[in-house]
Amino acid sequence: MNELRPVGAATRFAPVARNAGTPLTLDWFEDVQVNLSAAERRAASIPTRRSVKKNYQAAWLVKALQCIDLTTLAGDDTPGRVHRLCAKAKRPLRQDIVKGLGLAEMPTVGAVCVYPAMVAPAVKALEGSGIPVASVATGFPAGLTPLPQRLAEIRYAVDQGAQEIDIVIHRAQVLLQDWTALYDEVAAMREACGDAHMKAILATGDLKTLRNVYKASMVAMQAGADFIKTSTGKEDVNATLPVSLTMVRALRDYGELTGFQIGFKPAGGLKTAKDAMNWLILMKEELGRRWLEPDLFRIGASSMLGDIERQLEHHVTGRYAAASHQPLA
Ligand SMILES: O=C[C@H](O)COP(=O)(O)O
Repeated sequence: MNELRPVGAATRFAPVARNAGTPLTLDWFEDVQVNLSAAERRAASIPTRRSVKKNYQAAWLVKALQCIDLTTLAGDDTPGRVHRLCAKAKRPLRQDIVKGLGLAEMPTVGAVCVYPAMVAPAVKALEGSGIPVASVATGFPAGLTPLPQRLAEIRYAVDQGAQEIDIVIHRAQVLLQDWTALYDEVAAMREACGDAHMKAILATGDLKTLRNVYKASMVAMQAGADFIKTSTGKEDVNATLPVSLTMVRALRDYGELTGFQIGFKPAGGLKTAKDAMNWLILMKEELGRRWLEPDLFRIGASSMLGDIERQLEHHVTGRYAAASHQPLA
């Protein structure tokens, strides 16, 4: 039985080098085969690994919290809602829970993720906190506006203060296997991002096959994506474990070929502490401890934080109280 051990307080790693990308190299992915049932079997084995010592779970849940891109992407978003979200991003746990867990300080989330028009209020609300603002862009969620407008949207969000840009790819380019067109667009988006980190949303629920998911991952990384992200949260099927497994294996292959460490962001429909644990285990088993830090792993979620807070509260006050005294460092 795989045993989760404490993952510790945020380890201070050297920041990862920005992905410089490569020329489009079809040889790296064109003939790839992805066995759906093997991916499903492997993914199905992940939740069994959650039967872990209770005394380590609090440390893992705090780690998950630190990797959340706390998100609001609704048509009725207002500056007021964004301010409230940012207040939660800065103080995601009640003080008594923080104290009960023995944490030296209040942990914070990985980033706050909003629409471009909400970047300025988010930047203002997060001033001095060190929490970056991520903005979706490029005609999120469908990505079907003309390219000049999509690039202008990236520049607008960066100009407003976004440090991370979550772009969406043009799914038809994957479905038509037009890798050159996909590469050129994503490379142009990367250039428009300037110094902002770029996460490429593949919208895997629209891509039909895991083979397409692998290939699109590879092209996005070759075009310079710093992160690959599963979904917008608006597709019929969003983050799943088989899709995530396929993406992290592409990410590992790209890393072996180029030396660049690329981040991974599952997003869409992830709501529970159990979801968080499943994805943390996937990252640790497939890529190693290094991919449990917010510079290489994020969970995009609008409604997961509440469940993590509830579970941590149980550790402090409820049936897991004894476990909470385990050191987190
Ligand atoms: O990027 C983040 C997703 O849009 C969040 O999706 P969700 O609302 O299902 O958590």
